[in-house]
Amino acid sequence: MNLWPEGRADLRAAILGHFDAAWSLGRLLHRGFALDLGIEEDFFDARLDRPLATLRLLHYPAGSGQAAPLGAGEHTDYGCVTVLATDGVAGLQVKRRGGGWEDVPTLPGAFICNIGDCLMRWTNDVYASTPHRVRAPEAERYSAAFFLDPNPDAVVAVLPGCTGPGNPPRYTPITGAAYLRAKLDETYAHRREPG
Ligand SMILES: O=C(O)CCC(=O)C(=O)O
Ligand SMILES: [Fe+2]
Repeated sequence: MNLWPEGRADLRAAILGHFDAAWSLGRLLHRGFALDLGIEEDFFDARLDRPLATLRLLHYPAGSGQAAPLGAGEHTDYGCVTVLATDGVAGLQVKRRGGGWEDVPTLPGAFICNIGDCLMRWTNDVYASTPHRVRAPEAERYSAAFFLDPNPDAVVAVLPGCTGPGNPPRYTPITGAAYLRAKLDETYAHRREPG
C-alpha cells in the first residue's frame, strides 16, 4: 500500500514515474541476462510483467559520531535485480567474492544494479547475489532502491542451461509469491516469537 504526503501530487507523479522507469530497466537487464544464459531473449518478459516489485525510499541521517556503525547491515537482496539510485553521498559497500569490502563509486546519472537471491536461485548459483551494506554516512544520505521480484505465479525453476550432468539443480521450483513469502517469514520470524 502506498501512503502519499498530502498536497504533493508532483511527488507522487515523480515517484510513480521512477517506479515505471526502474521496472523497464529491470526487464531490459533481464533480456541481457537471458542472452547471457543462452535462453530465449524474451524468457523473463512474461514473468516480470505483473511483478512483486517494491520501491523503497531511504533516508540515512548523518552518522558520524553515532554509536551504530552502519546505516544498513550486511545483506543480500531477495529479488532478481535491484535498481538503486543514490544522491551521490558515499556509504554503500559491496563484498568481493574473495572477501573484503569495497566502496561503490558514484557515477553521475548511473544506477547501481545488484543481483538478488531469486536470480541466484533461478540460475542455480551461476549468478551470485551481491552481499552489501551501507556505512553510516558522513552526511545525510538519500537513496531509492527498486526491488524486482517475479510475478506471483511465475515458476522459479532452475534454468535449463544452468544444470546438467554433475551439476544437479540445487533448488526446487517455487512460485514468485511463495518465494517472497518464505523470504519475508525468514526475515521477520523474530517478530512472531512469543515474549
Ligand atoms: O541505500 C543504499 O545504498 C542501499 C540500500 C539497500 O541495500 C537496501 O535497501 O536493500
Ligand atoms: Fe540491499
